[in-house]
Amino acid sequence: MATGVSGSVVKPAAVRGLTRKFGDRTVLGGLDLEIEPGQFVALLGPSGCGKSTLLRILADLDREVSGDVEVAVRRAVAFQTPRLMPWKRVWRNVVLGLPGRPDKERAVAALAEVGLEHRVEVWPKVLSGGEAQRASLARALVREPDLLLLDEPFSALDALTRIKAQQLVGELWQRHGCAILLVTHDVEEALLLADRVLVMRDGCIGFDQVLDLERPRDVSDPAFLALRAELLSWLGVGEGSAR
Ligand SMILES: Nc1ncnc2c1ncn2[C@@H]1O[C@H](COP(=O)(O)OP(=O)(O)OP(=O)(O)O)[C@@H](O)[C@H]1O
Repeated sequence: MATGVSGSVVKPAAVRGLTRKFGDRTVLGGLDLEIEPGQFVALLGPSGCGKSTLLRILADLDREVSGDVEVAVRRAVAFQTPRLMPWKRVWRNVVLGLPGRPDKERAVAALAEVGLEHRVEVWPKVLSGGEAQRASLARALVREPDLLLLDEPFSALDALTRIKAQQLVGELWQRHGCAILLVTHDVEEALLLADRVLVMRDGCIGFDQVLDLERPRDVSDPAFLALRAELLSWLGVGEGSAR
């Protein structure tokens, strides 16, 4: 096994032959993946196929693997739940874990970027679900990552908040230029946001396509609809079936 971090980043992530077993069960079976600098990659796949497992490995939260894993030193993660420390004010959460003295100015700038300049001093429990998730994004971005790992960050949000959060992530990505790996269950979300869509199957990447769709994406564009149908069929959901 070789895991490592690349200081001078050529690829934000380069994975070769990655295998992860839990007991007798092989969840990742020799997976290969390279992510290009600045690329927005969406990762789809049926529940339990190993998406979060892959993301945790890229985040260096799991090293019980075989294969080669090289990931940019500067990476950050935002999870499905915001995971803010309830005993620290929002701004302190944003810069938590950064080296040196807590830099309030930096935290305030990051919070302003996600529209939370009015929430700098409050405790996390005061935040709405959408605000907490934005604070979690600010905490990730303040690290100026080369690779931002997002594990279903919108799935717990109501429909309207979710649309706003998706737009925000799209804007932040364009501004920061970091590569993003977004784990999602939502085919439309993947097609609205990503440059490239992956579908996991049998412990590997089964479908891997760079999207040739103009931005902003048009959900009524025939090319968008064709890709949507193709992805749904990869996910075992036929067109016209209830989602
Ligand atoms: N720490 C663990 N110990 C044992 N099994 C685990 C562990 N973590 C994950 N698994 C198993 O690995 C498989 C893949 O889990 P993972 O969470 O990566 O799937 P997923 O594709 O992200 O699923 P979902 O879309 O439902 O979140 C599942 O069968 C899960 O039960």
